[in-house]
Amino acid sequence: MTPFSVISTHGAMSTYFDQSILLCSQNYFRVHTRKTQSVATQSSSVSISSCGSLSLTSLGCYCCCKSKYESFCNNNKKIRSHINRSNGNNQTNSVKCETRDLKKRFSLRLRPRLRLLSRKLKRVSLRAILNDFGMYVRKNMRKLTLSTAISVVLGLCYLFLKLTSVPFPKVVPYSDLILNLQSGSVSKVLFEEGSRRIFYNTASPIPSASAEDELPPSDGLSESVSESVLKPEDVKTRPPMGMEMLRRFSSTKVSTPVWQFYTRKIDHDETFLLTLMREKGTIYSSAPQSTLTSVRNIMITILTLWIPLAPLMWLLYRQISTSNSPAKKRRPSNQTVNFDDVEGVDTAKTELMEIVLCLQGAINYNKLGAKLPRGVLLVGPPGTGKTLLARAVAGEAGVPFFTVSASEFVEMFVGRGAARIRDLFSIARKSAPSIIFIDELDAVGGKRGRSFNDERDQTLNQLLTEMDGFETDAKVIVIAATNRPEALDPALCRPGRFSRKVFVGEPDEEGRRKILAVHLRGVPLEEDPYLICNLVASLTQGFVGADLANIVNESALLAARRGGEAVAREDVMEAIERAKFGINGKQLTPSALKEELGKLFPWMPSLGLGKGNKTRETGLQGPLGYQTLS
Ligand SMILES: Nc1ncnc2c1ncn2[C@@H]1O[C@H](COP(=O)(O)OP(=O)(O)OP(=O)(O)O)[C@@H](O)[C@H]1O
Repeated sequence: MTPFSVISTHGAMSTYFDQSILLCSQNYFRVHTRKTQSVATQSSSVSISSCGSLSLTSLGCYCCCKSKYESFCNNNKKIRSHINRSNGNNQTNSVKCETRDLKKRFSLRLRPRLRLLSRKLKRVSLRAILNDFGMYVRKNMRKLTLSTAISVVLGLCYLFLKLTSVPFPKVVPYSDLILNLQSGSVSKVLFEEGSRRIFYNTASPIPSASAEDELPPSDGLSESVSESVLKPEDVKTRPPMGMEMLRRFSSTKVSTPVWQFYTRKIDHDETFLLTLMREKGTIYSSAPQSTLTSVRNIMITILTLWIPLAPLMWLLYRQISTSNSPAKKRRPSNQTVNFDDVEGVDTAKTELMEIVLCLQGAINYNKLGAKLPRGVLLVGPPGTGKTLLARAVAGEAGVPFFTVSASEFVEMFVGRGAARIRDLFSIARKSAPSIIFIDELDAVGGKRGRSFNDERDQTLNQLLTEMDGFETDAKVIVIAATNRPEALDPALCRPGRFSRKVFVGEPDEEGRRKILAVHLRGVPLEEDPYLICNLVASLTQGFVGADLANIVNESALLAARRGGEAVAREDVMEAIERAKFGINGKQLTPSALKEELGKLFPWMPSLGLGKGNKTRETGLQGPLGYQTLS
């Protein structure tokens, strides 16, 4: 018996621990051993490397092992004596064990794998596979048809090339032709018309010519030549072209070329060559390239040039295709926003409400000879609710609303942006009365002629044309939003285009209170919402609607994090801190904040991070323009 196969009284642990320390904690223990051993518990087996540590995360397992360990300690003496007895065999056994371990580790474990595979296969039914396949085919019908068509075409091309393949003569230098002509060994010469190629045969027989290859080739070039050289009975006995092609294709032998040699003509040497041939009595002629060879050449060019280019062409097609334009993809969205959801921007709301009334027909502007404004430009800092206002207009008017970001019109190819604008306006006109909302107008509406970007200018020109081109009765209103009105081209802002400019500014304290009330509608609060709104509004000077929406959301998240049922004042206060100074675990005094920012942006002198610069430390304004709570 080997020391490693000694069975403890429980039959559970089968190892020897010479010196072991059992360290227990709540959910793990470690066993330190001197030698490599293995521990097997009733529930699990774990191998331990020398001086390694073992961690079992299961407390149950730990308890089990503990009892095993106690029984093991009782038997320790027995084991020790046994070990001493069989000390001689110790080394050989350890080697055996190691080999077994290695075998286990590197074995393919084929049997369990096969068992798993067979179990999986049993579960799979043929009908399910067929159903899946059918579904896949139905879903990808277009792709499959296209790929099948391409494969068929490529296959046919290959077949054609294979059938019409003609063995090519040996390429030799021009001097060889001259030498052969001078020695009188050249029997016939052919000049190919429209190229510099010269084919010739020598008097010596063509090596390894098979019976099949004695037939004249299907190549028209060779035909015309062979007709001049071959006997008329050869031409008569020639089989039909198709048959010949099939024979060529099915033949596995390497055929011999009709022309043995091929070389390229040297410029201005024709006179010498012709004189030499005449002197030696060589048969020479010229022939145009055969149609078959031309077709083959074209095909080879297509295959070698266009196939690698195909992915590029496909990408180009995708870019250019009008079916891919944003306007075609766009469906008018169903708006659920109305003017009640937008607060703190009352002037802008009043201006836009008038447009809604005009669209609904509540105001008869035609009676007084007035025209519906074609464009409304919403101007203001980010997050003040420009997009929200446009949505509210669409929601209130109950008309189709086409929203688009101006950057979608910025295209790589000249003319594509303009085409997209055209598409968008034509769709909007078809579903009039409707509203087009162009966000971040400055992306395409920047002043023209400032850069060499012709595409951008063309896109803007198209926008200007489209806004001019509205029929008077087509109720299509363009609402655009921008943070940088000064960057816009003056032509855009002239009356008749974006004639109405609405400033959407930062809300005042009352506005902030109202905005908070909107966003706190669905949020359970521990305190009176009015009090919270007042508190937050007073602490958030300079904040815009988006900031306030974010504060409400953050406070709800903080409340959820601490497991609260409702949002408490502390959550709101922490959310304000986060909105102002960002997330930071440290005490955020102005000086601490300055220090942190100094580490992050050491190159920014405007932060006033020099040791001597104490002027702003005591101020209310933070280093990056943040407002402190104090
Ligand atoms: N006046 C407001 N009333 C209610 N909520 C507002 C208001 N302003 C902004 N919000 C909130 O902020 C979010 C973002 O606002 P919005 O996208 O309209 O800003 P924007 O002015 O268009 O910003 P940008 O110029 O960056 O596009 C809105 O979805 C809304 O939740």
